[in-house]
Parts: sequence; structure tokens; C-alpha cells
Amino acid sequence: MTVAAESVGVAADKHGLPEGLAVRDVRVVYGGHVAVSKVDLDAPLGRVTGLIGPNGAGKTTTFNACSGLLKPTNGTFSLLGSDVSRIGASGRARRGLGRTFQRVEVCEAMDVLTNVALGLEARTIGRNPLRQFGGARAQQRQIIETAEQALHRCGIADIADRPVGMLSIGQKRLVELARVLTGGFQVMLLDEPSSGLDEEETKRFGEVLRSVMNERTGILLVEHDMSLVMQLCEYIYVLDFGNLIFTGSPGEVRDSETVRTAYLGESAEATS
Ligand SMILES: Nc1ncnc2c1ncn2[C@@H]1O[C@H](COP(=O)(O)OP(=O)(O)OP(=O)(O)O)[C@@H](O)[C@H]1O
Repeated sequence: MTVAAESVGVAADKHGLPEGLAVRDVRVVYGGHVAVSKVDLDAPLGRVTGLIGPNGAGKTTTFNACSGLLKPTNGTFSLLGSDVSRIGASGRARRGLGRTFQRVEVCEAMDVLTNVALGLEARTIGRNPLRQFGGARAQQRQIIETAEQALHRCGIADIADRPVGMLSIGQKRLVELARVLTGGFQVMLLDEPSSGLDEEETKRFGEVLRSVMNERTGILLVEHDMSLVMQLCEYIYVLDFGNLIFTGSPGEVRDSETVRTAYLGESAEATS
């Protein structure tokens, strides 16, 4: 899905695509260890952009810097055309940047609908999730309706009242996706969303993700499952030892000797 910036009424990035998240010259040093260096990337609206690389390449560190959870040593971040480099994680969320985490982050004791409704908190309230439920009746109704829509989009409406702790890992991943969708974020960072899923669940997750994409949404996807990356992403950035070693279309990444070499030793089949 490639859309022109003017068709969705937002600024264009340097490739003429609707600007989502633009990252420039990011460097993160932990102690003396350079985890990420000179990373530039664009995750425009209307497409899924991949960020891949072997273990320890710096993908999660880059995500943490993008979402504002980690202060980089250097670098700038622009969201929907505005500089958010000096804004923290909750401020970036309120401006339209959502994310999920590598480990499933759900409230096991709460039911599915309540977990998903909490997604709106990240966008609106910022600090205290329980304030959502003390608000006016009309506001609560709207939150529930938004959450129910997200459950339908993710195909889990039938388990809305089930405690999340009773669900399979595949269902929990869909709960996470529904929760981030409830936030109505324009740009979503998804960190290994298929981790822990079997082949069938991964396929289904990919189908759901594809169905929730639209021209006003951009996704930056960190993912080890290369078939999912190749199926979903229109453009891919490849990190190794903290540096971008390749960028291109799925076909170009698949054919790249540089990418193959980076993956050798970890999983010779990672790019096949
Ligand atoms: N809190 C930390 N303190 C020190 N070093 C860290 C910290 N977090 C990550 N690192 C190091 O930074 C580098 C990048 O790690 P990061 O977790 O970003 O990689 P990754 O590509 O997400 O890996 P994976 O695919 O295994 O999740 C690695 O060398 C890692 O050991």
C-alpha cells in the first residue's frame, strides 16, 4: 500500500511518502558499549516498515530510543512532522506513537476487554490507568465501544470476558495488538509480535496485521520471523552490531549477500 502524502493531508518525508516517524543519526552507548550508531530510518504512514538484524544488533535499543523510554547519546526523532526528540514516552504516546514489547505485557488477572480498554489510557490520560474507569459514564461507554471495535478487528470479540491469564500465547499477542489499536496511534512500533507463536498462529497474526493497516497508519516492525517480515513489509532496514548495514525492499534484502553474511552463524536460514 503506497499512498501520496497529500492524499492523507500530512507532510511528505524525503521519499514523498506521508511522514510518520523519522529517525536521524541515533547513537546509544551503554557504559562504554556502542549499542546503536548512526541509525537513520523512516517509518511513513500507509506501510509496514521492517527493522531486522541478528540477536544483539540493536533493534530493541532503537525502539526504546524511538518511543522515548531511553535517552539516546545522540539523535533526533520526528513524529508526523514535529520534532519530539525532547519529549518523553507518555508525551510521544499522546502525539500518536504506540508500541508493544518483546515480552507479552498484559494484565493476566483482568479480562480481555479491560486489558484492551487500557490501551486508550496511554493515549489520553498518560499516567493513571484507573482514572479511565472513574470518568463520566459517556466517556466510559466510548472507551468500551472503541475497545470492542479493536477486538472485532483482531478477531477476538468472542473471548472479551475471558481472563487473559487463561489465554494461549497467540491470543495474548492478539490482545496486545487490539490494545495498541485502541490507542488510535498513527505510528505503532511492534517489537517481535510473533514471538512465542506457532506457524499457524503467526500466519493468522500476519493476516490480522495486514487487515488493520490503512493509509493513515504506519508500523515499524521488529521481527525475527522472516516469512512474516517478507509478507508484511514494503521496506526493510537491517541492523548488525548497531549499524545499518542494508536497506531495501524485501526482494533486495532477500538477495543481499551482506544480509546473508550478517545472519550466518545465528541462523543460516534466517533470510531464506
Ligand atoms: N541495558 C543494557 N545495558 C548494557 N548493554 C545493553 C543493554 N541493553 C542492551 N544492551 C546491549 O546492546 C546491544 C543491543 O541490544 P538490543 O537488545 O538492542 O539488541 P536486539 O537487536 O534487540 O537483540 P534481540 O534480537 O536479541 O532482542 C547488545 O550488545 C546488548 O547486549
